[in-house]
Amino acid sequence: MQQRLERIRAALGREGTQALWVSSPASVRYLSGFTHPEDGRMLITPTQAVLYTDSRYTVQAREDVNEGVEVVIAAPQKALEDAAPKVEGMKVAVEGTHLTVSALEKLKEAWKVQLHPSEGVVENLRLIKAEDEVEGVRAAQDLADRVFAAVRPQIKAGAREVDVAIALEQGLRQAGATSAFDVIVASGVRGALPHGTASDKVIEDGDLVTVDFGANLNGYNSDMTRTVAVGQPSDELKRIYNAVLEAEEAAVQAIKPGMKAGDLDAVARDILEGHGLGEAFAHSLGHGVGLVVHEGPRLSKGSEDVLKPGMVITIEPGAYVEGLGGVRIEDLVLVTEDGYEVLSHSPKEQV
Ligand SMILES: CSCC[C@H](N)C(=O)N[C@@H](C)C(=O)N[C@@H](C)C(=O)O
Repeated sequence: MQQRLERIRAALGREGTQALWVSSPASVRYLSGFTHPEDGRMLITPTQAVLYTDSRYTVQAREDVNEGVEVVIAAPQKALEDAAPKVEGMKVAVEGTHLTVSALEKLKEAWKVQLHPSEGVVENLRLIKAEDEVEGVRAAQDLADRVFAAVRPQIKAGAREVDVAIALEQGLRQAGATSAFDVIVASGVRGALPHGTASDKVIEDGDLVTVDFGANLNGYNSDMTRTVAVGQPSDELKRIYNAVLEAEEAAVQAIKPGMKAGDLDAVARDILEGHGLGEAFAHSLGHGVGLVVHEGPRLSKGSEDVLKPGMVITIEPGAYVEGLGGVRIEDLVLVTEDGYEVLSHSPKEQV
């Protein structure tokens, strides 16, 4: 953990700043260990790392924080006043993509220092997961796999999409996790909605049902999609399903450290284009997963991000046809020194 702080200080030095005000919850958690980071802020200077939170968390914060992090219990305005002398004369980086306009105004008012909107200082460190972080994601995914296996028999004609979502959410809660995001259950024509959160639509015979969900366990997330056939889908739906499966498996098998994420996206995109489904693949191939469900690297068309060992990514091509339905198949994958390890183990349908 001390190493994380040292690496942040080195990154700040490279951009010519001396301190960082951390306001994004994932980064507060990453740098401090605090388990309620939405109610915390951090200040990192060359000699101090301070977690500010309020009196609701006096006990929790002291229990949670990593070695080398000092806890100061103070309401938000008092926290800024406490930090003012600590940053005097410094150029202070703030998280440009997270700090709200009003929070920035309050900092300016309280500190009278030069503020620098910085991008990705902490996010860049979070790209490569430490071993304990990989284990965190793996545990979340193992749990999600077990919950999916238990709920799979309920995905049948006559059930409502929302019943499937509730069963998944309940399974996650009972196993000590929460839902990483609103569960997506999109059946029949609703399958054409890439993010069709579960509705009260009744699943019908012949539907393909896209189920996309994740567990959040101890702060770390999983993310997986399976498309399930109920009864006998039409030949066209089967054709689309098999094209997406082919693209997904080819992209997973192509994962290598050192490759550009854009080239991996092209593996899946080329296959789907070959099946006449290029336009139907309406999003990117995938993304990094960790303390946040969508984090770097970006696996999108033309992405220059380079895959490195320790990255946890999703591979999730899809095809969506308005008025007909859709398919997405998603695995969670660890990039390793010599290739990859698939972390999601739920079986895929053969249709
Ligand atoms: C709201 S979290 C949804 C998680 C889901 N598994 C997911 O990642 N869906 C993708 C289609 C997605 O949203 N991809 C993003 C990165 C994109 O293509 O911009």
